[in-house]
Amino acid sequence: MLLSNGEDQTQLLPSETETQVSNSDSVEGLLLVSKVYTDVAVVPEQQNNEIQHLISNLQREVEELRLKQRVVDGKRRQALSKILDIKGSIRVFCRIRPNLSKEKRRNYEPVSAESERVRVKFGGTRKEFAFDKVFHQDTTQESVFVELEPILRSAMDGHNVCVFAYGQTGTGKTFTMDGTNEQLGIIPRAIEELFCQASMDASSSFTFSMSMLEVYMGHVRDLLSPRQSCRTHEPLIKCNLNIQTDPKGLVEIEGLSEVQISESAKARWWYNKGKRFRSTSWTNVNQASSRSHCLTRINIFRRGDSSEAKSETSKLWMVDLGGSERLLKTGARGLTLDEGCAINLSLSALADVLAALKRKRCHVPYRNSKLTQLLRDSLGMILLSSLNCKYNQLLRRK
Ligand SMILES: Nc1ncnc2c1ncn2[C@@H]1O[C@H](COP(=O)(O)OP(=O)(O)OP(=O)(O)O)[C@@H](O)[C@H]1O
Repeated sequence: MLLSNGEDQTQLLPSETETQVSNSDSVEGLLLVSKVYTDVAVVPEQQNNEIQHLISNLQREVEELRLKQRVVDGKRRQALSKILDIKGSIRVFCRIRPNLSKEKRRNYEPVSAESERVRVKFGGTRKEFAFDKVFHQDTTQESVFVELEPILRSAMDGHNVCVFAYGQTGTGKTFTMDGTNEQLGIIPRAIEELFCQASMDASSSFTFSMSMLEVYMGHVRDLLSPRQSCRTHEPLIKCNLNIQTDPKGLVEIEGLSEVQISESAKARWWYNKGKRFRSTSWTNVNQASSRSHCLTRINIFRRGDSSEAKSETSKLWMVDLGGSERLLKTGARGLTLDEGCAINLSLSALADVLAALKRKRCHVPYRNSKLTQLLRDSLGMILLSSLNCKYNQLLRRK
């Protein structure tokens, strides 16, 4: 439709708009209308050329800015890698759980806690432990998560990353990793953050997929499997997935469900579905004690925006480990006792692997447990462990 001037244009307006322009503001109204109905075809040729020129200038500027952003992104990645190298590929944090009102006895209460060390008293002696950072009793879930953000960025930059919570039963591992509806933990926050960072990154495009599994009594169970009956009453063999390592050392789990996640709400839906099938039961120490190690994996597929850019895949593992247990104290019997023993065994295998990695040993005993086999290609790069205070064997003693 071609329109030449404002006066004619008012006849073509919808009736509601006509009413608006017929009042005392009609002159302003007409100006507005003429803008709305202007067709580019009536722009004189000279102006048209100017506009085309402006557009191509802007396109050039956008291209230049993209190039600059790519350079800045490259530098940022290098800087982040350096920072993580300096800080160490394995970082250990301690989170001190507040005493719960229902608890009668105060075990291993910290005598004092500073920003990087904790002194605890037990068995008549005082012991001191050092960490990369200590989160005090009143630390919020958000503050814990903020410490992890560079690690997530590193996962998005193409590194395999593993974050896990380790500690005695009842010390708040599930609270830290999963949280509650009011106080979201690391996993739901990380899911949100990944999508947020992906939407802000103009130089790459990202897609994500998700898997969830548990290591229960030495068997690997798919928590997102459509066969939701993968529970204790099912023969375990059905839920015992095989772990394969390819010649490059990359780990793959045969038959594990992997769901595409296009938005954070969908990811949260799958996560909530998966965690419902995790094995938990009552013990003397924790009413809803995890009886397995629960692993959430997000595969990150990244593609740069230049034509020669290769696509990269990385993994972010978020692991809520089963609690190390003093079997007498938990009052475990029968199956619960067997579960506790299996958890303790695999945790000690994990401690061996971490010790070997930390000391840069040439032999790392990954094969000693399913847990360490699963995390084999993600432990070497960055491992961050969130601990909950009470004594435990991963602490570095001073
Ligand atoms: N920082 C915290 N603030 C408030 N409550 C907490 C905190 N950490 C843990 N809790 C509470 O302590 C109890 C035990 O925590 P949780 O179940 O997370 O322990 P866990 O280490 O995962 O135990 P398990 O190894 O037996 O599964 C829960 O009721 C939880 O809500």
